[in-house]
Amino acid sequence: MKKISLLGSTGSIGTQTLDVIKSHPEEFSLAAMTAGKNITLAAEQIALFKPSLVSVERKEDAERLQKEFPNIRVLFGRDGLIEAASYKEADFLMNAVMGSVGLEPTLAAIEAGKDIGIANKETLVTAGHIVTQAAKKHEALLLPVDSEHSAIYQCLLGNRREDVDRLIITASGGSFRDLNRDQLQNVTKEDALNHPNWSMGAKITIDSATMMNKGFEVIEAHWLFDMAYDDIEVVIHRESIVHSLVEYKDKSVIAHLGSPDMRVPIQFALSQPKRLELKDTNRLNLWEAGALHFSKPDFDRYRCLQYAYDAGKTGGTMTAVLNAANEIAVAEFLAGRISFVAIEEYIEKAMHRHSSQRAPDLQTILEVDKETREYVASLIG
Ligand SMILES: NC(=O)C1=CN([C@@H]2O[C@H](COP(=O)(O)OP(=O)(O)OC[C@H]3O[C@@H](n4cnc5c(N)ncnc54)[C@H](OP(=O)(O)O)[C@@H]3O)[C@@H](O)[C@H]2O)C=CC1
Ligand SMILES: CC(=O)[C@@H](O)[C@H](O)COP(=O)(O)O
Ligand SMILES: [Mn+2]
Repeated sequence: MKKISLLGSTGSIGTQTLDVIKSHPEEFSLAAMTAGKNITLAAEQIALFKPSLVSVERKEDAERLQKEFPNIRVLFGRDGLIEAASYKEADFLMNAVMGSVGLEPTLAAIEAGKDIGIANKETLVTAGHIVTQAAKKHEALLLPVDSEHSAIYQCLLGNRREDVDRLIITASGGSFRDLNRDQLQNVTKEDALNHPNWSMGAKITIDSATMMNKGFEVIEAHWLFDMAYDDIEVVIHRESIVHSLVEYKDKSVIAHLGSPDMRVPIQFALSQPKRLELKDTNRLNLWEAGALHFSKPDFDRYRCLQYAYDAGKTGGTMTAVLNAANEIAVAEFLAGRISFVAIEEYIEKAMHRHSSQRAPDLQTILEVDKETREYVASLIG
């Protein structure tokens, strides 16, 4: 029985993780969970899954839940996230919180000897060198949950790392893939949130539309699979059926395919190396799919993808700036205060003014993250 601590239980990945736990009660149980502000859903989840530790974002919500569930411990804020991530009753952390707030809990879990399902890509973008070094030191497994990285992980199984030549990450192109840059000027939040293939949280759906999501995935792949940026390629693939590919020295290319359903990589991260039945999902039907399409991304059209490669290759604190600027700009776009095209403008400004510091420690990363957020927020006013 794997006892799981789940950060971000009320989100898209969080609720799908709970679906997986619920459909395999003989394999998984929920030891701890954290939510943000959605206390109604959190209360339903506590009643159903009975974790013994819970944390939420705000103190007043924690007090309310503690009254409703007097037999469990209810914490809040940063300390609550860290305590839930390193909870002694759990042996596996599923980190499905959104944003770089997931970094410190990830490190706490690694230090406490947990294996980790890492959906929270902002952690690896912000401080990939610290997280991967800590995982190596504490012999913690970092298991990808992002569909592309789970695909690559599976394409690597049974092969020798030194035989790998190139990783190829597929991208749907996002909500605006059929629009040119002029047509992006007046797009709305509602349009941006309408992803063609996946149903996900709001922030990642916007990242997908700007292709910052793909840029983050390139950085994530760099850290998870120890690949040089020049050996990680992005290809636009409208159907999101080929989830990613690995090319080997002999030019064999191994791909991972399946209908778009995040429960597949979530469940595999929890169950690997074995595979469990996945109920109520669509079997891939290639007759119905018909043609699969692939094309080269235009880096001028998708500037965030270029910024991510630039930040990754610069290294040091630059990826923390990329992430923090993006988190603020996307939140402001979702709040209706800036336009869609302004997102990339703020990111470019934040990166332009920053001189990257090499091999930063955690404290430096946290300071750069905070300072960048304040800078972008002050520009927006
Ligand atoms: N959704 C997907 O299919 C995929 C997601 N990912 C990655 O997984 C992560 C989660 O994404 P997704 O599930 O879509 O996001 P959602 O926005 O749907 O969920 C985010 C979760 O984090 C919680 N949360 C947000 N901010 C805080 C905070 N400051 N403190 C504590 N909890 C917080 C939310 O709580 P509440 O809602 O209660 O406020 C919610 O439970 C992201 O890093 C994303 O990039 C990666 C691949 C695919
Ligand atoms: C489901 C998943 O892993 C997302 O990160 C997905 O990749 C988003 O799709 P695109 O970024 O390719 O539009
Ligand atoms: Mn992905």
